[in-house]
Amino acid sequence: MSNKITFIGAGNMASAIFGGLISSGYSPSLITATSPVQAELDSVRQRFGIHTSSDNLSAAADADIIVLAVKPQIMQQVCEPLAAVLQQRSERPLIISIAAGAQVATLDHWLGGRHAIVRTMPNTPALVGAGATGMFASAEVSPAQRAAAEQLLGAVGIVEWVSDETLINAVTAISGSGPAYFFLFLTAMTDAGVNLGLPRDTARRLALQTGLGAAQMALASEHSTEQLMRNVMSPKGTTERAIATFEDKQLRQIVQDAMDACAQRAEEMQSEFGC
Ligand SMILES: NC(=O)C1=CN([C@@H]2O[C@H](COP(=O)(O)OP(=O)(O)OC[C@H]3O[C@@H](n4cnc5c(N)ncnc54)[C@H](OP(=O)(O)O)[C@@H]3O)[C@@H](O)[C@H]2O)C=CC1
Ligand SMILES: O=C(O)[C@@H]1CCC=N1
Repeated sequence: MSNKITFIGAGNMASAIFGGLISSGYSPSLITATSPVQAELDSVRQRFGIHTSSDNLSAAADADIIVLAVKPQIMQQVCEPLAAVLQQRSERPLIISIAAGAQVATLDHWLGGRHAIVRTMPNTPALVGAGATGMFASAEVSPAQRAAAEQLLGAVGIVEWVSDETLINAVTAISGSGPAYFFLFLTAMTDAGVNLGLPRDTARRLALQTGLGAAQMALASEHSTEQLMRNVMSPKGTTERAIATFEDKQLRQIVQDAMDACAQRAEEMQSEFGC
């Protein structure tokens, strides 16, 4: 892929994607990121060697792909000025949104209409090539544009298409926000290990490697994660006691409640920010 890609917004998620893209071999000279904050532009230029600009309109003028990577609450004020630039172009760029709670029809309206838009929900492990992205394509997206979007996000992790746009909120609840759940769990495991007497560094390394190992093992296995859990639980052994504690305290219901709250928030954001 040798598309010129402009990221509108150069924050956490955008830099995770273009950082991962560059690590996968994509040329930094094909990437531009914009931000109103000069310090942020200096930082990403130094770290990644990409082009930077504080002018969204000129950065969007000749891009093949425009990635909308600003917060949902400012999406409207960022998109509306872009409409004039995009409407003038003979060849329309592919628009990729990564914003939570921003619907394709609303983005299209703000951008002046009739755009090919892929709405995605990536996650920050994209930075290390281990991202997970859910994607939905609007009717205007051509097969070639669909392939280009898949190639872009596929360079930084796995990609799963959903056929119904509302499912993007479910993707947000599982993988968009999901890294934070695992970071919480890893922090809690590390703290508990320290409380049991381990040095913090040792507890951290053991917790992280265990998380990595469990995920890698599950990906390589033909068994369900439920079965893999049972395989660790020797009868009357230590794991059985730990899992019984999680089950007594309703961990599964806690996870369901948290993910329901996450998806609900994504829906609320659609009306709160007019998205
Ligand atoms: N963080 C995550 O894990 C994930 C985030 N997302 C989505 O990604 C989007 C960005 O989130 P995130 O990266 O966390 O947020 P950040 O605040 O880190 O990034 C947004 C960036 O946009 C910049 N910005 C503000 N105004 C403009 C403007 N007018 N033109 C160009 N850039 C502008 C901000 O600058 P300033 O610092 O001055 O505000 C900031 O650098 C959101 O829509 C979010 O829903 C999706 C999946 C996961
Ligand atoms: O918390 C958020 O709103 C964003 C979207 C998914 C992850 N971070």
